[in-house]
Order: sequence, then C-alpha cells, then structure tokens
Amino acid sequence: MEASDQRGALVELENVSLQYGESEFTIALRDASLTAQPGEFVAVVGPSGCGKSTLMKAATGLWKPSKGTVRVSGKVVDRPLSIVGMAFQNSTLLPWRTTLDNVMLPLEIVQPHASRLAANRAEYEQSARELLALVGLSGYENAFPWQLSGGMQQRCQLCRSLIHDPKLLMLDEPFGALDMFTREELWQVLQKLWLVRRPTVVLVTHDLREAVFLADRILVMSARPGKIIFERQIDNPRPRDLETTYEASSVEAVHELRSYISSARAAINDPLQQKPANAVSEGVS
Ligand SMILES: Nc1ncnc2c1ncn2[C@@H]1O[C@H](COP(=O)(O)OP(=O)(O)OP(=O)(O)O)[C@@H](O)[C@H]1O
Repeated sequence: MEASDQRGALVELENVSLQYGESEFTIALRDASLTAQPGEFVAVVGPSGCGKSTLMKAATGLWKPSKGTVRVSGKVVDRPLSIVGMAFQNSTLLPWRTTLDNVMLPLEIVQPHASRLAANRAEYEQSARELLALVGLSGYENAFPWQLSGGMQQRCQLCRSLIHDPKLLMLDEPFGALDMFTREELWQVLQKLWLVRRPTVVLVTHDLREAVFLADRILVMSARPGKIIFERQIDNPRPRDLETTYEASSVEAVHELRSYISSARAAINDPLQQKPANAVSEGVS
C-alpha cells in the first residue's frame, strides 16, 4: 500500500510481526498491515488461531510487535491505549456492581473523565442512562450482571465500551457466546450505536454474515502466522436491516469470504495449498 493511502487513517499497522516466545510456533503475526479510517467499521475474519486477537492486542498496545509499526491517530503506539473502548466474547462485567455502575467504570479510570467525575456525576450518569436506553436496557440500571441474560450483559458491555466516547472501539467476538437470534438483535444494536456515536470500529468475528451486515470493509487473514490476504468492501446502504444479509450482494460476499477462509484453513494442513486463483493483494491495506 502507498503511504499516501494511509494519510488520515486512525489505525495503521505496517508490516507488523508478533512472536510470543522463542519457538517459531509462537509467531502469531507476520507482516500484517491494515488501516482503518476515522469512523470506518472494519471487520477481521480468518481461520481459528490465525492471529485475529493478537492483531487487536498489537493495535491497542497490549502486546508489543516484534517488528513493524502500529500507529493510532498518527502516533506510534508503545503502551496500552486508554482512548480505546473494548468488548470481548465473555462478559467482563463486575458482579458486585450494578448495570449503571458497570457502564460508568471507564469514567473512573480514563482521563480527563476521572478527574471530572466527582464534580459532574449527574451529567455523566445521564449519559450512561441515555446509552442504556439506546440499547434497550432502560429499567435495568440497578440490576446486577447475574440478574441479566447473556444478551443483556453484552448490551451493557457495549455501553461500557462507549461511555468515555472513545475514537476507537475494538470488539473481539463480542457476540460469539450468544444464540443466533440474540446475536442478530445485537448486530442491530451495535449498528445503531455506531451510527449515533460514529467511532472507528475493528470487529473480530467468525461469523461472516455478521461481518457483512455490520462492516464497511472486511479483511481476511491467512492461517498463522497471520497477515491480511484479501479485503472486501461492503457498500450496502445504511441503516441496514437483517433482510439485507439474504440479498444476493451479501450472499455473494459471504461466499467469496468463505472461499478465502477455506483456502487459508486448507493451508494449515497443507502448506503447499495455494490461495484462490483470483486472490488479489492490491487494495489490501
Ligand atoms: N499469550 C500467548 N502466548 C503464547 N502464544 C499465544 C498467546 N496468545 C496467543 N498465542 C498463540 O498465537 C496464535 C494466534 O492466537 P490468537 O488468539 O491471536 O488467534 P485467533 O485468530 O484470535 O484465534 P481464534 O479464532 O481461535 O479465537 C495461536 O497459535 C495462539 O496459540
């Protein structure tokens, strides 16, 4: 990718390699490059164990790359970033805090909110209540996580990841543990949150329909050590409804992505396996 294409990107990974230990089996990423533009919704898909979560750890400064550069907002990332909102597959809500207090947790940690919180508590609490209303959790402000269903806990996690108005939202299979109907409901909730708040989103998922429903652009990773081998733009107009996932353009996108992932999976068992004949690397950021 030309340097000019990266201008203004919120997230840039340039030829990032990441090795966890001494042995070559611990090389999780090799020469992985990607960009995400401000306000863009990017999904990352790939075979299991290819390094998707590692990519997230590198992008947020949780793990330092062995080679290559990570920049967020144009600055080299060399420590964990606090401007990021995160949500994961398993609920990380604190069981002794109510929904409202869980959502407000980042405000106690992330500056400048932490120093303003005591004096402006009512205002912050109002923003938390508004977020909870957006995801359909009004009335549950005083409930504890163990009183909420799995889907409600993930709604709460999404609110918590956005309460400090992060520019960047990193989502690592946030709906992976939910049943299909709840997952589809939450796709719509996430789309709504994204349209209202407009953070840059990087979503790791195994679910290709989910990626096609939500993302502006989908990046496919190779088998471990992972790198981006293909990207697909999704131009369906927004807001999207679930029916769009059954339309020809979406079905075709799912099939195309699937063929790249199958090919990458096959390479795990057969290193001589070639990528699909029409694979292109240009345009891959
Ligand atoms: N902390 C760690 N120490 C050593 N190796 C690790 C560590 N974290 C991940 N790995 C290895 O790095 C590789 C990539 O792992 P990662 O979790 O990034 O993959 P993934 O694509 O997110 O997997 P999945 O799709 O199954 O969730 C795997 O081989 C994994 O065993």
